[in-house]
Amino acid sequence: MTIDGIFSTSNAFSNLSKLTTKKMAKMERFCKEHGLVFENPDDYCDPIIDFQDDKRLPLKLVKKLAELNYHTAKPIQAVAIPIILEKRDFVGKAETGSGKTLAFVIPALTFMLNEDEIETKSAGCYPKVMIISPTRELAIQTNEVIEQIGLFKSICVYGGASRMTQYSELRSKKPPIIVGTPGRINDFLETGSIHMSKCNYLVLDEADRMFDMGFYPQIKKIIDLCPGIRERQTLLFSATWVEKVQELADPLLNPNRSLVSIGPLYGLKACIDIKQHLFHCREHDKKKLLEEIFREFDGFKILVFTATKLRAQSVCDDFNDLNITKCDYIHGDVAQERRERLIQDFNRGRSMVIFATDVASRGLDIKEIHVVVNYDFPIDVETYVHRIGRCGRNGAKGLSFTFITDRFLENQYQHKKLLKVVSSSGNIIPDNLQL
Ligand SMILES: Nc1ncnc2c1ncn2[C@@H]1O[C@H](COP(=O)(O)OP(=O)(O)OP(=O)(O)O)[C@@H](O)[C@H]1O
Repeated sequence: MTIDGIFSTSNAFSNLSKLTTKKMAKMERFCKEHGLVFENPDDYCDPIIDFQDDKRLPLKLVKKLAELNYHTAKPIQAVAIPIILEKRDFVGKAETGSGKTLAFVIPALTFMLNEDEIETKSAGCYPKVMIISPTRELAIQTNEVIEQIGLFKSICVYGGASRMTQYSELRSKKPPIIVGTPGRINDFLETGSIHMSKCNYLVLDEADRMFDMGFYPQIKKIIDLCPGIRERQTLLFSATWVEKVQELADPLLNPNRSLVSIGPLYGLKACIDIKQHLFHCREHDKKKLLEEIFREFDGFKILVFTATKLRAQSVCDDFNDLNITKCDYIHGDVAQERRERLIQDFNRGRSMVIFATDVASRGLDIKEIHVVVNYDFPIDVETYVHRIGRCGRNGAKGLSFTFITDRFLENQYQHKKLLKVVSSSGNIIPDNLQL
């Protein structure tokens, strides 16, 4: 569409009336350069480039961002922040490790700083902002980002940790921001420890996962307690997004919602900084292959995904017996305290090899993971994209190795999808895996 064409299609919600021709051209160039796709080009905005030069962001926030070394906006932040600041609902799809967290945290803090006063005198806990994550570790991580910026109180509520401690924190701090996992949030809603009537900023991080059958009813319960669709802002983010999920999401979103993606709106795309390797092998070859990887990448951080909890534990034990490198494992049945300690150790480089189930596949931003291994192929290619996305984050280079057995190849649909994802980011498909 030409610039003139875009102007002629502007609608009541459009930002276009505010954009000069020069700014429109700048936006078109920006989209081209970063592979940004707007479902509706009427949503074009004036992108944020440098945080400190942008008058839309409060000085207090910009200073904090600079202290934390955040100076230039990542492409998804550049467009998500201005659109969200226009009070629009937003769906943002951008590759793993591309900075989606700050894309929803910065506008939340901006709104709160622009408010006259944050009410803390009410009897109960009435958050203004709620961020829902599918896993405990991701919720903790997002809460840490907010705490690091440090402008407002936030509390993280999640299962596996003391309900009493979280409850007393909610009572005493009455935080304006709550980050949490669906189950524990619902627990606190049911007991009246959290009230949603003032929550007009709701984020579903890893939104496609949130619409899985298991999570959907819990999410729906939370949303039903929020102010109505026109009063609240609902923001959805993920690295993977399909049309079917958008159909589930639409009833929860204002009709003027904006959908922006880096890369195709609904297609699957892995981060291009990850070099992906596929190995066609037999089940009993896997240990030998992994041993080779451990020897080759000795001293690097490696994350190995398995299909089940038992397997994470047993393969980890087998490798500890081999004494090549010290390994740990994490899965849903590991005590929460230990899970948190392990992630911390992995982050700090005290642990270098972790076996994990998909409890670690989404959102975790662990420093310097160099290699991801799919010892077992995950349930679908979306999960594959998230798993390998634990490396190659924020511009770093990463490597992934995926073991593929004949059993996976029986599923032609997933096989085809995988080959498309791998080849579209310039990686080579071995002959024995070609369709
Ligand atoms: N503007 C910025 N400048 C510098 N670093 C940034 C900026 N924004 C984010 N980062 C860093 O990029 C890394 C990845 O960000 P983040 O975890 O938000 O990615 P993500 O897109 O949510 O990934 P995933 O899809 O895996 O959840 C983090 O370490 C974060 O600190």
